[in-house]
Formats: sequence, C-alpha cells, structure tokens
Amino acid sequence: MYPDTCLVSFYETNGRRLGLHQDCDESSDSLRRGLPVVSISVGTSAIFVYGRTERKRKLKSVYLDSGDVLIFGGESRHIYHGVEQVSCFTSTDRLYVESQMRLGRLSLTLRQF
Ligand SMILES: O=C(O)CCC(=O)C(=O)O
Ligand SMILES: [Fe+2]
Repeated sequence: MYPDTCLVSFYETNGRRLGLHQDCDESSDSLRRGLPVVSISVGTSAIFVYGRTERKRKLKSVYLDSGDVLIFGGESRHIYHGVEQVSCFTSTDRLYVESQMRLGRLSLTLRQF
C-alpha cells in the first residue's frame, strides 16, 4: 500500500461521535484490492465499534488509546464502523503538557485512493 491521503479528524471529549458507516469513497481499484484504512489515534481514548452488518446486536468494540494504530483491509475493508464515546481519559497526560494539544482525540486516517 502507498497511502496518498491523510484525513485528520478531531473529536471533542464532550460527545462528538462518528456514526456507523463504510469507507467507500476510494477508487474502485483500491476498494477491489482491499487496500487498508490505517487509523492512528492520538489523545484521549475512544471506543471503536465495528461489524459486518449495521445490526447493533452484532457489533463488536475495541478501545483505541493514544498511540494505537488500527488497520482494516482485505476482507475487513468494508466493515461497518464508527467512533463512540470519546472519554476524558488518556494514557498520556504528558502529551497535553508538552504539545499543548487541546483535550480530545486526534485521528489520522491514511488511505490510498
Ligand atoms: O477515527 C477513526 O479512527 C476512524 C475514522 C473513520 O472511520 C473515517 O474517517 O472514515
Ligand atoms: Fe470510516
């Protein structure tokens, strides 16, 4: 994979969420090959929800902490996913002191169009 796009999103701690969706804006070639989405988390922790269908009962979830890198590609490239509950907690208080970053979650999402 040769990522050529980086989407930068900032989630405030007071409840900004990203609803369930599939990432399908990339080229049909990129999607067909299952080239991955690489998500890098910085800042406060969040819950990433995902599943093969949109049905709430079938969703799984994983905590994304600062420094975590989540990759979904291949067969998982078309999973439904979203970001819930951005908490006030972070594993890296030093980050805020040293970088003066605003409290929240920064997500860098790399893709190849
Ligand atoms: O914030 C994340 O880790 C995921 C973001 C996402 O799903 C997207 O930008 O399409
Ligand atoms: Fe997405």
